[in-house]
This record gives sequence, structure tokens and C-alpha cells, in this order.
Amino acid sequence: MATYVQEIRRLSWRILELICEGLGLEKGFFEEISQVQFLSASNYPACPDPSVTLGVLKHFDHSFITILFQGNVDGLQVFHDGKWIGVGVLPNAFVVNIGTQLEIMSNGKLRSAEHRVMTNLDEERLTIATFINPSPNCIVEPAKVLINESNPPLYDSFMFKDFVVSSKAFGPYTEPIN
Ligand SMILES: O=C(O)CCC(=O)C(=O)O
Ligand SMILES: [Fe+2]
Repeated sequence: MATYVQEIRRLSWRILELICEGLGLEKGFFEEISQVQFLSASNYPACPDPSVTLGVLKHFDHSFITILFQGNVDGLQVFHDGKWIGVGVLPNAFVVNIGTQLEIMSNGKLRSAEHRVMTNLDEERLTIATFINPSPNCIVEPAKVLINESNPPLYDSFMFKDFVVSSKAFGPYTEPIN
């Protein structure tokens, strides 16, 4: 497990580095502010009637990015153009989800996808989601270099821990374990 956590951290930093370059932000923009990593492992048992039970209700992740390992069993759906669309599974692949905090920092250039999890009639599903979150004291706001006269900020600025408390995004705020 420790190796998994370390490797996911390396992968996520690499992805954030590439996103940083793609957005035209200064090198290392996310380095200091994205040191908090939460891991959530879920087990979705087979369900006698998937039409009446969801695995996870629709939501946005409040991370910068989420790296999802979903094994070989389908279930994740994203909302796109007014429809729920199955993400599907690829062997040995991770799903990389953009969270709301990256949407804000990119001033809406990158959009966070609303998603939910379906249950399966005869297959159990195991997933591991790793959320790369802003540090509690990180000021989340549209990156200054992306703001100009024709691109005004689309989001307000806030401290991430205040957002966590006021939105109850993760339940009561707790200090991260280092
Ligand atoms: O288990 C999954 O497929 C996704 C879980 C998820 O969306 C979440 O934990 O935020
Ligand atoms: Fe999610």
C-alpha cells in the first residue's frame, strides 16, 4: 500500500506539472499547494436491482485532481451534454478526474466533471480513489496569469480550509495526517 501511495503521488505530481505547462502557469505552480493526498477505497457489492440503487450519488470532487483505480469492473458515469455516460474500463489504466479546485485555479479552462457510480447486478466492484487536494491554507483562486481584461476571474478567492468547513465537503474539517 505504501508503494501504491508513493507511486500515485509521483504520478499525480507529473500530471499536475503537465497541466501547469498546458495552462501556461509558472513551473512548480502546484508543487507546494498540492501536498495533501486523501485515499478512499470503496467496495460496491453486487446489487439485486441496480435500477434502484446507486453506488455513489452524483457529485463533483473537491480536489485538484483525483486518480481512480477501478480494476476491471465498470460503474463510473459522467454527466455530459445532459446525459450520463459510462466511462468504461481499460486494463491497467487510471481515470484522472479534474476536481473543482483545479477548475477554479484554471479560471474555468478545465472543467470538473460531475459523476456518479452505478451498481452492478452480479459483479462486486473495488476502487481506490486518491484525491490530490489543496493544502488547508492554500488560497484557491483563478491563477493571476490567466486573468486579464478579456478574461475576468470567474470565481471568488477563498482559503481551502474555509471552503471545506463552509461547504461541509468532507464532513467536519480534520487536520491531515503527515
Ligand atoms: O468508486 C468510484 O468509481 C468513484 C468514487 C468517487 O467518485 C469518489 O470517491 O469521489
Ligand atoms: Fe468522485
